[in-house]
Amino acid sequence: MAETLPYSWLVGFVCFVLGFLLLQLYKLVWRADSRGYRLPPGSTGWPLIGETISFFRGINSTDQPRRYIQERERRYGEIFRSNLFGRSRIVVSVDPEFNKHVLQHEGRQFQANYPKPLRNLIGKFGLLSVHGDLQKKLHGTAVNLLRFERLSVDFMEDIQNLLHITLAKWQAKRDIHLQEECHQLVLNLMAKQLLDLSPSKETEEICEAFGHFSDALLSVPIRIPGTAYARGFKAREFLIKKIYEGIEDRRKHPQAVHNDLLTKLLKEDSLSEEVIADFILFLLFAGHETSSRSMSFAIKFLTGCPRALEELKAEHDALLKRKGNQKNQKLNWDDYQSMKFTQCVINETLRLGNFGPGVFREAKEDIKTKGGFMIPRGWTVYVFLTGTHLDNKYHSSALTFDPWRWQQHLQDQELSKNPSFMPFGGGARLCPGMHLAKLELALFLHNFVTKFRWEALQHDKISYFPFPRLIKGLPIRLHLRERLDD
Ligand code: HEM
Repeated sequence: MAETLPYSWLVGFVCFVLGFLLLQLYKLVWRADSRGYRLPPGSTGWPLIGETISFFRGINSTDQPRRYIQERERRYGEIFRSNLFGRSRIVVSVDPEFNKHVLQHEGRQFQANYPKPLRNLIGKFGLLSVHGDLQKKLHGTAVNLLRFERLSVDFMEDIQNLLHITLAKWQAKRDIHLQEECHQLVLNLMAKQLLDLSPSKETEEICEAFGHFSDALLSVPIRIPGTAYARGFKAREFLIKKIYEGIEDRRKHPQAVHNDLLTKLLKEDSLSEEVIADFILFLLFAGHETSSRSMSFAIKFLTGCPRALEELKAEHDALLKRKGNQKNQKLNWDDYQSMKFTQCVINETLRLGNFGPGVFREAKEDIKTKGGFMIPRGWTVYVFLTGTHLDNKYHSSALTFDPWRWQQHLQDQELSKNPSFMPFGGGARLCPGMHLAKLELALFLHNFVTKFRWEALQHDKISYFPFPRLIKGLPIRLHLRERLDD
């Protein structure tokens, strides 16, 4: 022991010196990177991992998801420098006006810049991988396919048919994990809308592959056999193959009627099959997890706020009564537009749920910010939408579910001008699926609250890590409402 002590001291000392030198070197490189600019204030955290762990630990805290932001905001302000997600040259912004500016200047001062592992999976033509003219063209195609007026014709019927079938299955099961069930429901919806696939063995296989694909997007990006990331690439190959089969089938049998987005895309002669395949896969990805989470979160929030649930039920019961109170009565576009309180519930669910937590941009030129700081060209700006949506400064009692706060601001145009509420992003990449997502959620809520009463089987909590989810998956027991006043 007496002999080993000096040796272990020596090893400890060498490690300490090496660690210290590495830290200094890292700081030097980091500073040199700034090219002498007056950078926004902030801190680098640990070498390599930077502040990533503090960031995730912060947003994972159920009662204080803004903790990481709050601490930095107090020290540095709403725009600060950090070292996150393996990026040492990153600025985080929770400043609503600056966020709006960043989003509105896409393609000019800024450009989408998502992590490479994600871009590899969504493919080189996945919308978040493309820039410039191709992005404009594909974005325009998506907007056109999913625009407001088209939804009433192309989507309402399918969504309601699938909801009626699915809710009948839930009724038979009685005890369900709502998050998982909504996941499956939206996958079936997307399979129908994109590829005209009805629930079947093939759809199940597609759904399973898509599950692996989504998991890979959230996994550690190490591509060796057996890892979630590697499984994601296999799933991608399978899904792309299925889309190609769909394309071939439509080309071989042009007389067959398919009311889906793939058929509509094939009519746009200027898009190659490779682009179409990545485009469809990206829509599946972008429209799935976000929409399905919004459904289970809405039910979670309503369960915890009986007054809001009563008001929502009253709106939908009245609607059903106006329509003659028939079972599985289909709603039309006017019915949808008449759901005023439902729109408040949807906005509040989007604000608290943060299904698109933030967006990545790269500065294409040096950008001046408040206080005379400079974000150098090539740096990443992380527009952290969650940080603004949960900020008491912009939304009083921000962690409380309060749908009534939206009653004054229902007009969409007024909402779209509000930079402290941007659940669908903004500017040239404003989510083209926003109207579809809201329609799906409204129709889901209508069917769910008019058909069921329910009780939570366990207390559940929200985690925003790595993406918003309910930790226990929202286990509930369903009871059929025999009559509307039930
Ligand atoms: C609650 C539901 C949804 C939320 C919160 C949401 C959120 C977002 C956000 C924040 C962006 C901007 C990304 C950026 O600027 O970098 C985006 C983009 C996009 N979303 Fe959604 N989304 C939802 C549903 C959908 C649906 C249902 C679809 C389509 C089926 C869809 C398709 C897209 C596409 C294609 C883009 C890329 C646009 C581009 O880069 O040009 N989204 N979404």
